[in-house]
Amino acid sequence: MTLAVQHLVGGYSQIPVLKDISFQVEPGELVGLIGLNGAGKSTTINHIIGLLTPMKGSIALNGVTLAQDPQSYKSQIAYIPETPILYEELTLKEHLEMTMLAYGLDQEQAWQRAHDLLKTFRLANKLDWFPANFSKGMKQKVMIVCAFITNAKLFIIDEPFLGLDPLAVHDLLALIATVKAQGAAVLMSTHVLDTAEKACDKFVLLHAGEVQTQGTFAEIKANYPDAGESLNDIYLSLTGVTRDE
Ligand SMILES: Nc1ncnc2c1ncn2[C@@H]1O[C@H](COP(=O)(O)OP(=O)(O)OP(=O)(O)O)[C@@H](O)[C@H]1O
Repeated sequence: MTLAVQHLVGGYSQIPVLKDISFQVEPGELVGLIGLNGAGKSTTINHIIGLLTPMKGSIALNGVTLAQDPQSYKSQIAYIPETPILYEELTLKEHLEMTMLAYGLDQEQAWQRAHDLLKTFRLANKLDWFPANFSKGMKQKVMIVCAFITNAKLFIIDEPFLGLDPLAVHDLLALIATVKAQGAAVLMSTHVLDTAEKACDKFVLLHAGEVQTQGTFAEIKANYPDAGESLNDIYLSLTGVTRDE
């Protein structure tokens, strides 16, 4: 699955927050979407998942836009929001059943996957629990399990690292590696740059609604030879240059 964002201008109520954004996520790639608070990461994600409509430019999955085939477009995406969105009146089991129905999954296969994932994320004995009984991290894990039981070809993960314990971060990265090996594309927004530097194949650095730079870590480092050794250093150096804009 290739996600292609081309010359995207977008935002809210005709305010163009994003100004001519272009990047691709190829099959088997994990791309890190990096940027300061307000840079436009969530706005970009909201356009990709179809909550916002491009004012100009296009977003396509293997060449097909949301407008061309909404059902196929949406069924190929699994989205894990930064703030878990759960239904207070549904149990964990019912959330999984709802996901299986929404994505038209084979129940037997999906439950097999679900049981493995529930065990990994230590939720196996909580199938009858309601969201009110879960901690923030546990709610995030429910969203992760729901996303990874699907056959999505594009995973969009909004800031996964801040609410998860180190074991869960490790397990999530292993899951991402598995879906990448199966040809899925993964776009992840994060502020945790040391983890991103190790995990991501490529980076898109957003600043004030524009792509400041993009590429592999080696490419970005080569473009900014004096900016530092780590992604964190380079990022701080780049944002320092533009701090007053
Ligand atoms: N619902 C909204 N209506 C109008 N403007 C918005 C809305 N949500 C965000 N914005 C504006 O869009 C710009 C980009 O915000 P966005 O949420 O995409 O940033 P972000 O990079 O995800 O930041 P953060 O790291 O804080 O999550 C900001 O200037 C913000 O004020």
